Amino acid sequence: MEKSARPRTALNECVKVVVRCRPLSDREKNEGFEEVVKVWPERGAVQVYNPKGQDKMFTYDAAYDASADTQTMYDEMVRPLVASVLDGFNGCVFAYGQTGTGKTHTMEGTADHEGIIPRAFRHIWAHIENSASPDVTHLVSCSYIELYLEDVRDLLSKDCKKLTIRGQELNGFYIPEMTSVVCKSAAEMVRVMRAGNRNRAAGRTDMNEHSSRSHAVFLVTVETAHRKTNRIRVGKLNLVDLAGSERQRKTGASAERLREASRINQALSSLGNVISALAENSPHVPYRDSKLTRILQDSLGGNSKTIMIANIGPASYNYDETITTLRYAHRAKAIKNKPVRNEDPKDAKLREYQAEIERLRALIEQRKLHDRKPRKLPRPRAPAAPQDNSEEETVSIENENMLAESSIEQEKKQTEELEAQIQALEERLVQGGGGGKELLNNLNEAQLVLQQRRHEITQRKQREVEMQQRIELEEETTASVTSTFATLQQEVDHKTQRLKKCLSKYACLREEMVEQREAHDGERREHEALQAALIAELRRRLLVADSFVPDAGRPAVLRARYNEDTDTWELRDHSGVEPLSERPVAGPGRRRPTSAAALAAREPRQRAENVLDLAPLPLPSTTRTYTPPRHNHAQSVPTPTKKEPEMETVSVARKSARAARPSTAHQRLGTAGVR
Ligand SMILES: Nc1ncnc2c1ncn2[C@@H]1O[C@H](COP(=O)(O)OP(=O)(O)OP(=O)(O)O)[C@@H](O)[C@H]1O
Repeated sequence: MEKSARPRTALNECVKVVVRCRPLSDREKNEGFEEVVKVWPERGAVQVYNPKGQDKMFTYDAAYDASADTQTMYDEMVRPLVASVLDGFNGCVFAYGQTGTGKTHTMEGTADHEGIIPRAFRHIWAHIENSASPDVTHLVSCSYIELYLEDVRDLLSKDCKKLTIRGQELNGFYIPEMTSVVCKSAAEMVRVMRAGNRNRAAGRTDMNEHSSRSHAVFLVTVETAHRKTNRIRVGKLNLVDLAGSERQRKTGASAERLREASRINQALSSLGNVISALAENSPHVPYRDSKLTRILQDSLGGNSKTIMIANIGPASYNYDETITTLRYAHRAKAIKNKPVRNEDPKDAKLREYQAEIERLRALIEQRKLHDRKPRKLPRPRAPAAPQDNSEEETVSIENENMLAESSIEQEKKQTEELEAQIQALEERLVQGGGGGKELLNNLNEAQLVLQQRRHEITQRKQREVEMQQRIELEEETTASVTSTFATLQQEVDHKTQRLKKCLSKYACLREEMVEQREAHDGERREHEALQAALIAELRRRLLVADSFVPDAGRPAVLRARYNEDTDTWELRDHSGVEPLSERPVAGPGRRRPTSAAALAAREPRQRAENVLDLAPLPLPSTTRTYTPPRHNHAQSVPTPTKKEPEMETVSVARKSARAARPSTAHQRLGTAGVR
């Protein structure tokens, strides 16, 4: 994720929310679970049967039941978003939901059912092949990262190296060191995705045979340069498969799974807080709370067009989780983003490549010109040279010739290398309309027409859903205004009915409030249990530290400083001064400073001087230490051995020092009110 320039002007656009309900699994069927979810695709609504009370109804931009395939979903919702990315906007599709509800099935798909990610690849390459003008150049690159146990890992690097998120909340976060692979076809992108998937953390839980234990982000960057306008547009597409939220008691979690689950839930709860803050227009949005929310900052409330896919399962035993997911999704509908077309951003790779190609071409031209110039001939021979000298001269001329030949050879080789470099760079760039074959063009045209038709149908369907939702809303609010009554009894009946409706709505809301409170209490209990476990672990470590770390090591602990960028504790430099970012320079005519004081000095003048920071020498004492008068107990008390009083003094001194020493970290924690 490269740092991108901030948008100039932007129109608000709400996050689009889609719900997808998977079919009952074989296991759920065998165990006799009922279906409690009914999807109304034509109204974009989801109804959940409540075993304890009133059914619940939620409406979204679109809703898909078990019979809907990913193709329909892609054409109706995702296709317009990917088209915007190809036009230079940022886009994000993320799948959210309880574990085992079909997030990976929706995003990546399986061997038989292609998911959204490979479909997006094919869409991008169909567009590039169809872009008719050879004046258009494209560069497509992709990166793949995962967030596992709060570590951001590069899935495309050999050793899955850990990455650091940089930046500030105000200017956006970015990941500078992640691997970016330039691709030349959809098949190549699929290969890259599979290579990354092999490195992804997955495991088995009671809820899902192949559960993703990490949040994965596949990032596609499409750069498009138009030669005529000399403009470059950069669209970035984030395809996110989140790990599933899960109740720890349901997943049959081992210690390792429990640790993963608590981290997954922590990140998802931060995501929920960000969604709530954005939906309520809160002045502070807690993006900083987790790495997941930092990565998704632009997608939620920033410069991006975003689709949230909420995956749910239909089984009755997942009622609570389904309701929680639907509530989250409902809240996300209120998030407003500010998408802006990214035109000529500073970090466009295409511009860099074009400049490099130009530079290499100029270099080759220069070399060619240089080669055409007449070469310096070997020195003419001396007229009458004695026999023994002429042999020497022949050797030297031969040497010169050999040198000249080798330098020509070397230059030729360098020119060839430059040409190879140009070719390699040009191969990365894809020219529009490069197909050339009539058959392929006809096929592409037919595809284009088909896409156009699909798009029109989708838009019509969306309008219908919106109309239906609006009609239902208006029916409710205007019924009492428009109706006229023949008799008083009719009016009373009508108003009684309305009152009943209002009362049932009120009961529904109360029920919801109770449920929310219960869910909140449950979550709080889980957090408290986790907190208690962490505090117990902390106490154990503090006990070890208090018992085994010598006093001399304690000041080091005080020098520890938390680095927010790397999320680690680091030991501060001994001097207590920040280490210098550059090597110190010497003053004019002086040696480079090496003393500790010069290296740590803040003033440039002091840094240039090689001042030594010497502690003052101890002065000889001018007073005498008080010694108490000696009592002569020689007769009554047996004379103590010489060593005894000394030992006693030492042990008393030790005791008093121990009493004066600040309490142990363990005790400090106890007094800090941690129970
Ligand atoms: N729409 C669907 N149609 C048919 N099968 C589905 C559908 N959605 C999910 N499944 C099946 O349900 C199972 C679980 O799906 P998947 O692994 O995608 O869940 P997940 O939400 O990604 O889980 P986790 O969060 O644990 O990774 C898989 O066997 C998958 O094939």
